[in-house]
Amino acid sequence: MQPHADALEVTRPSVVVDEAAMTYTVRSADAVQGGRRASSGVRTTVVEALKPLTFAVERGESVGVIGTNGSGKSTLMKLVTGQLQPTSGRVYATSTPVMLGVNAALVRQVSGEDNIMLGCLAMGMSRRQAREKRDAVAALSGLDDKALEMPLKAYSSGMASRLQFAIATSVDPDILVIDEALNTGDAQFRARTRARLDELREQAGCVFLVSHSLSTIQEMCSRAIWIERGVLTMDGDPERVTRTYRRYTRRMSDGREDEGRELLAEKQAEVVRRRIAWADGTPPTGTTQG
Ligand SMILES: Nc1ncnc2c1ncn2[C@@H]1O[C@H](COP(=O)(O)OP(=O)(O)OP(=O)(O)O)[C@@H](O)[C@H]1O
Repeated sequence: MQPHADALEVTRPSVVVDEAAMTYTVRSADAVQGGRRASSGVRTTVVEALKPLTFAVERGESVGVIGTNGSGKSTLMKLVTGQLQPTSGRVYATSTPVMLGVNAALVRQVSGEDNIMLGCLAMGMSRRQAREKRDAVAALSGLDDKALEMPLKAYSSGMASRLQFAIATSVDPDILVIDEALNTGDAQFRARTRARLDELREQAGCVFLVSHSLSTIQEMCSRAIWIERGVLTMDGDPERVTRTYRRYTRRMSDGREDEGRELLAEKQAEVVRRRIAWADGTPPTGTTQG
């Protein structure tokens, strides 16, 4: 049985997820068999991607989000950024989150230099502001002038993600969501990335980092959330959460699935159900709601 719903007092929240759940309804045509449809009509599949979950992220936190493929991480991040509305529950954010994903728009045909300008303009800067930001973006990307003159299609994936990260963080976003974009960087870039993330956090923002790289989570995050099969499984110290997650994935990949499921059930049962209690009784003004 679920433990009693304790109050979760939120004082300086950046993001609050309050009993939010997400179910996708997928409609697909039935498979064609022998040149004819197996049966007429459309099949509907319901995918319960996220079961109701509650947590709050305060200003200054960097939260790593882990879980096996298809566990619900990206869905959760889409709820946080407002790209998706939860099917039940609410998501609150104190400002519009900026999503930095592997597919964020960079134009392959034009130079890195032009991408900096286009990216800054796309994020709402004026031409002058974009020109002023240019040097900081170039420095953070670690790309030299020769590289910045080349078209993006000549970049390695690591170079492209460095540039993408530098452009996306140039606006000093309050809430930054990074989906897997940092795993290709080399050691030097990781050190700069870490410094930049710390800077953003110090400006009272918060950062979410979705990654399959547990060392990246340990290195960059002050907190880790493990989502498995759409269920909030652990939430806390990155070292502890990643260690347990590693034990789980090892059991599953070694074929010890019963033991894996046992560990999962044990951890999920330990998660105390929380009820959001706003410090002032209501969500702070200026929060966006999904
Ligand atoms: N647009 C969609 N329509 C239907 N089902 C979806 C959709 N997007 C995701 N899902 C399903 O929701 C579940 C969670 O997917 P999600 O992409 O959130 O997982 P993830 O943890 O980010 O996975 P990965 O690590 O592989 O990127 C999966 O079962 C997936 O098939």
